[in-house]
Amino acid sequence: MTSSLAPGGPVPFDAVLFLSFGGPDGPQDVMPFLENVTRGRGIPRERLESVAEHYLHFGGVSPINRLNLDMIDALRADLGRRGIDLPVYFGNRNWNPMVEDTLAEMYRSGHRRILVFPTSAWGGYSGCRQYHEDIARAVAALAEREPASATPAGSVLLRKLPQYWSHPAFVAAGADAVRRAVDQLGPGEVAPRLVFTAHSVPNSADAASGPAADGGGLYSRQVMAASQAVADALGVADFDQVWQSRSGPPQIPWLEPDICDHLEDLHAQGVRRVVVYPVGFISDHLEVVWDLDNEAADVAERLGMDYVRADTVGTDPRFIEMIGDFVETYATGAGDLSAMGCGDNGRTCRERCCVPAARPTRPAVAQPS
Ligand SMILES: CC1=C(CCC(=O)O)c2cc3nc(cc4[nH]c(cc5[nH]c(cc1n2)c(C)c5CCC(=O)O)c(CCC(=O)O)c4C)C(CCC(=O)O)=C3C
Ligand SMILES: [Fe+2]
Repeated sequence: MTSSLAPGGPVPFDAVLFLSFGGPDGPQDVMPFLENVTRGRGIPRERLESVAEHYLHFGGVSPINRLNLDMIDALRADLGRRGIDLPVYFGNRNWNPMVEDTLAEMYRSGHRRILVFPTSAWGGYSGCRQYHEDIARAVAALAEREPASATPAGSVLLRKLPQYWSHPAFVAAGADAVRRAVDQLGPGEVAPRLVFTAHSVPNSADAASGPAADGGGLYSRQVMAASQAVADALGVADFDQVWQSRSGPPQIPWLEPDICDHLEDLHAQGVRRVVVYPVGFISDHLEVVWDLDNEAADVAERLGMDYVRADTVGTDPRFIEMIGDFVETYATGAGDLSAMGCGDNGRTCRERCCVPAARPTRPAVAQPS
């Protein structure tokens, strides 16, 4: 490398990093994984122990790693069909392969300009800013391991690709998943109630995302807009938005209602047939299979309701093609750098995205008095 790499400039990229949450690969991984996830964020010990049991129920193996590798294989095939010769690497926030290790491996293989695809579609802290933080942490760790990466001549550029919660491919793939679930439920006198779920977050975290002028709530507004778009694609006028997988101490408010409480409410209203679509996730990982296929399904069964959970988008060819389109567009250094979620080396989320709304905005230049 001879020239310095100024973030934000039009540079061609030479590799893709598929960046995800991570999950355990065996019983011995479960507690260390959960400790990495919560990193002292005040999740009660009992909650961690009960979440550990969910993982242990599946032999301590989260499906998330296999599902990510399936998506990566599909993406490689898609890039191959386009004649795009960029290798795709896999790294995670909370478990092996850790993003710090993956980036070091990429660097040693000569990669300096890396497009990062995050497995979250959303804005907000957990969905967007935390992935920027992962990138920043990996770049900092690289500077320790490979000091040349901290010099202008050897510097790396990791560019996070945009959020895709409103992308037509995400919406179309979701609508088809709901159609399949409705078919699986079979014919009935009344159409099933359509219920969308996404991961709950503390109300305070939701309030802190997005521009203060809009009142924050970026994550919950995006989730509701995505659900609305899927419902519109299906021609469904009435649907519900609910949340799942809350944790934290009970006295701290999180986005509600929870899916299980909501099924009770629907039953009380006389609803007997439900299709649940986990719009908040892109693969059928543990939060989906435990909280929806076990807990919520048990509630529905106890209440005598017909219940089908729709597939997440996963390897739907349109969804994989969307990732391929992002790579094709951004690989040359083109692509909209102001798109929400997009940013270099973990640095560029703006107040309109996942920067806390409460943060006071200061004029860039001191005002004359
Ligand atoms: C918005 C959001 C997404 C969607 C965006 C995205 O996809 O990134 C998401 C995804 C996921 N969440 C996952 C698992 C967990 N999330 C936890 C904890 C938390 N999630 C939160 C939010 C989100 N989480 C929050 C505010 C917490 C509280 C504590 C903290 O801020 O850390 C905990 C700790 C125990 C517990 O509290 O339940 C676990 C085990 C898995 C992997 C599943 C598998 O292994 O297959 C995935 C994909
Ligand atoms: Fe952001």
